[in-house]
Amino acid sequence: MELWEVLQVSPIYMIAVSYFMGNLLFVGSMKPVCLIVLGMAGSGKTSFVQQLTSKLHSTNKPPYVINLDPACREVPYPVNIDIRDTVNYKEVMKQYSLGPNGGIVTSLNLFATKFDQVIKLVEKRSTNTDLAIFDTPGQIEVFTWSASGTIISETLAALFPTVVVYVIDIVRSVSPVTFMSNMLYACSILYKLRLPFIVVMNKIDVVRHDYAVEWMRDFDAFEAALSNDSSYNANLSRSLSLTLDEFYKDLNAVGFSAVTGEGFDEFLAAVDAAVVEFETEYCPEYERLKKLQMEARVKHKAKQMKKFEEDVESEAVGGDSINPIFLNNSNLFSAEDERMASKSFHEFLEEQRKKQQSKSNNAPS
Ligand SMILES: Nc1nc2c(ncn2[C@@H]2O[C@H](COP(=O)(O)OP(=O)(O)OP(=O)(O)O)[C@@H](O)[C@H]2O)c(=O)[nH]1
Repeated sequence: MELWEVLQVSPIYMIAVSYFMGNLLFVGSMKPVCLIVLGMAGSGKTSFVQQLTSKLHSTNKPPYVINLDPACREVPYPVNIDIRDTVNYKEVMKQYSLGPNGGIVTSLNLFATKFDQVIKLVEKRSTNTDLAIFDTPGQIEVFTWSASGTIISETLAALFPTVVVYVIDIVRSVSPVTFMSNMLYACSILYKLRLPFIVVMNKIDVVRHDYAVEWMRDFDAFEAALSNDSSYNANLSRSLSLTLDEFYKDLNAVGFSAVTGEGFDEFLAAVDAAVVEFETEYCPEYERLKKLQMEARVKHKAKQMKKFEEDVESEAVGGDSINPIFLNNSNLFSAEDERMASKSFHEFLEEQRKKQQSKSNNAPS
């Protein structure tokens, strides 16, 4: 490992980065790191979380574990928060007349409405937990493409250093075409969630992951693996491999065995690097987007204020258009009218005075 790489994962680097970012991110890095564990059904997510949890317990750094899979039968590790305690998946299916996938999505949506409580509990554990691990449903799209998945991942990322852990079954990926499908999925999740990303190549106790690392680093090796295949899928995989070159370059991939625990240290090192990436790349981007949003909000407010003022002004102008009516009406009584009115009033008084006088003259003495 080169000095730069060692520095990158060291706490000193984190302090320096935080210092330069000037927004006390180091304080943020004292918070537990949230790992969102995703992967296709059967890739070994639950076994991975189980192995990780038991290793962390044995190193006296117990993680805070959250199960987000409402449909799993049992959770084979000590879990701190279990979605099944809050939402009854079968009842949800019955009440809303849903199938299994709809039931999982709805259960997750219902749980997302209570996610602030989960956040509070994770925050409470900040002082004695380094990692908060979120195990997700096997139907990966339920989390990655649902509103609740977005809410959960964005809320976590706004409050804690958050890393996506994508578990792939390395035994089932030995075919270059299957490997490519898996990588495309990984790529789509990365661009959807836009968070630091670690690919865990699981089950290395059965098949070593070296072949996959070579395919990612060397296009010729991937092409050689496809040399005997001239099908449409193979040709497509070939060109996609070139396209994914940029994606592979920055990809953090580690081999792991959820059965033996091999790869544990490499995985923790990858998490440290991902946290640095979170703080140096995600946070400034998040701050930039937040600033843009604030600016847009202020602009919108100013626009509304201006519109309001214009409305008030036009009403005032409208008022003027009423006032002149009164003014005009008052103009109806011109000086001549007033003179006439005053003259007739004087004439009236004179008449009355004369009448009074003649009455008093005719009166018997
Ligand atoms: N040999 C070997 N088998 C593994 C490993 N990890 C998981 N398995 C096996 O793979 C199968 C699926 O593992 P799970 O942990 O249930 O996979 P999952 O991704 O949680 O599956 P879903 O809950 O359906 O999403 C189980 O039979 C595990 O025993 C591993 O590292 N090595």
